[in-house]
Amino acid sequence: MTTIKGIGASSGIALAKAYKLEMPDLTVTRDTVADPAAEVESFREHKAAVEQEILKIKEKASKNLSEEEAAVFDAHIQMLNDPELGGQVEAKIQDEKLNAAAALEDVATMFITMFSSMEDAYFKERAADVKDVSTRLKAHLLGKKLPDPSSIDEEVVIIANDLTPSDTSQLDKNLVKGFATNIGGRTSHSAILARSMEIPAVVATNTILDETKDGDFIVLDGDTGDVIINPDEATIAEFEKKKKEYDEYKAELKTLVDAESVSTDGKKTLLVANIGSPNDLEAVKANGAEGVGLFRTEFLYMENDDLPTEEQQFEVYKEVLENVNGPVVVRTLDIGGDKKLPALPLPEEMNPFLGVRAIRLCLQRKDIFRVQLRALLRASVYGELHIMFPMIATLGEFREAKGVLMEEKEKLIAEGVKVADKIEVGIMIEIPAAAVLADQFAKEVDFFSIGTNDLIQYTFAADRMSSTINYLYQPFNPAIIRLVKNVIEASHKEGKWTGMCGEMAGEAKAAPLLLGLGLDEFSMSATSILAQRKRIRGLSYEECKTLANKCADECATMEEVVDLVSESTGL
Ligand SMILES: C=C(OP(=O)(O)O)C(=O)O
Ligand SMILES: [Mg+2]
Repeated sequence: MTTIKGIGASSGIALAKAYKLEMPDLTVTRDTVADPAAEVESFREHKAAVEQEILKIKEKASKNLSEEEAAVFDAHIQMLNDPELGGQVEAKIQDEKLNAAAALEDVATMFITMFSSMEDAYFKERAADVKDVSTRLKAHLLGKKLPDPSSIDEEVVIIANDLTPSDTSQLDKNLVKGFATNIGGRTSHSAILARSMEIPAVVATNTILDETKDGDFIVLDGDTGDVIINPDEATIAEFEKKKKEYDEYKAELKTLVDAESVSTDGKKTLLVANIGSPNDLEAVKANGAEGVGLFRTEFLYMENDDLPTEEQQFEVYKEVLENVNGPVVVRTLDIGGDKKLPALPLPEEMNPFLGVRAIRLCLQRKDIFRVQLRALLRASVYGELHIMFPMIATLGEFREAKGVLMEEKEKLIAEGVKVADKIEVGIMIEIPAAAVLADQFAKEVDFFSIGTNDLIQYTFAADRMSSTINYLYQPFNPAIIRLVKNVIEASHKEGKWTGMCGEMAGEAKAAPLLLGLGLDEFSMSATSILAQRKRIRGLSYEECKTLANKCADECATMEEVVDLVSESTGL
């Protein structure tokens, strides 16, 4: 039994077998073979085995896949048996006496380069097929096993170095009971997705991948960050009990689905949800969200190899607006940092979180920005749409972005398309410059939403993805409390409102502080709403106001704030 400590990233208890999601080293050495005919024969045998492997994956995955998705496997088999590809590999083995793996790598690289340089989307997709198939075949030739999450057919805990947001969104939550990773932080996007999917998760364990073997039994606690490999019976019993208690607590929270988010002395707030796609709407309803405070539209752009069209986006925004009872804040494309787009490779930068990200990219690529704005404006008549720009650092950026929005609005109206009369236009406050200058911004925007995930990262100059400096992720540092206070006060002075859509909005200890500072809207993973509502319903606004001001004005450290909140509220 080995215990490893990481950071709890998504609540809940998981008990299941380990499934390691690890890419093996597929480095190929170039060898001369003595018997090319035998090498060709062996290449053909491996090819036949890989075909069987793909057929097996297809069969297993077909339960969860659409016909179109299942067709990808047929395309892979076709590619595997493509006479041109196979023929050139065999010719290389024969003529150059090259080992099969090296011959395959040469030919596949040539095909991938050729297909990816073609304009036609069809050929670009073929490049991806060649890459997938040749990697599988190369692994086979090298005797290495590839990870294959789609073949998971029993309950598992995924063990990985890191999971990308797209890996995470593909997990089947009926079978994946939890995950634990070597790196990451509470606000890395895979952790945020895990919370929205209600998959217990622990990140930043540093060593879990090395210490675990496939099939080891794992228990993990997504609150404490404890992961135990091959626990003894007493520990398993203890975690089973914890899991039962956790499930009972969740059931109790469900009784608050229709309750108001109001303090004991009548101060009303709005508890709304962060979503990444219409798939999250079920959770929005089930958890009694009073609207959507952040729709991260970038996930829409990550799903495909091509950028989503105006029509595709329009359908998605319409679906969300029609199905949410309350305001919906849609954030325009926030790509860059840890969120990459297959359809839009960005140049490598030294510090991607400080580079061409979010609104910066949209203002450089107005062609892409305009498509999204048109889709949003057309959808605006189907609900209560608010549009929000991410990563605004200067008023100039806001004015330019709003200018493009207004141009598209006028164009649509001239085309005879209906657009809602009133659409609020606001900004994320996630860069300290904007938080400090909130009084000036408040004169021009309709609302603010504080993105603490980035605001904390940029205020402390500490990468939100880093597990080694995560002690600097300090939502309760007085520096952050003061910035939040400044933003809320500035908005209220101009008759505007302030929300918060960073992860801090859902933290237990933040409830009294944010309530006391007068935050109007708390936006968080839908699955955090009911717990936060329960806390707010137990707090007095007047008492929280005194507490929050004391924390902002008198405390010097995060520890002092945390202690003061605990003493005053028991949270
Ligand atoms: C909500 C935020 O945006 P994201 O996590 O998508 O960067 C934030 O920065 O707090
Ligand atoms: Mg952000």
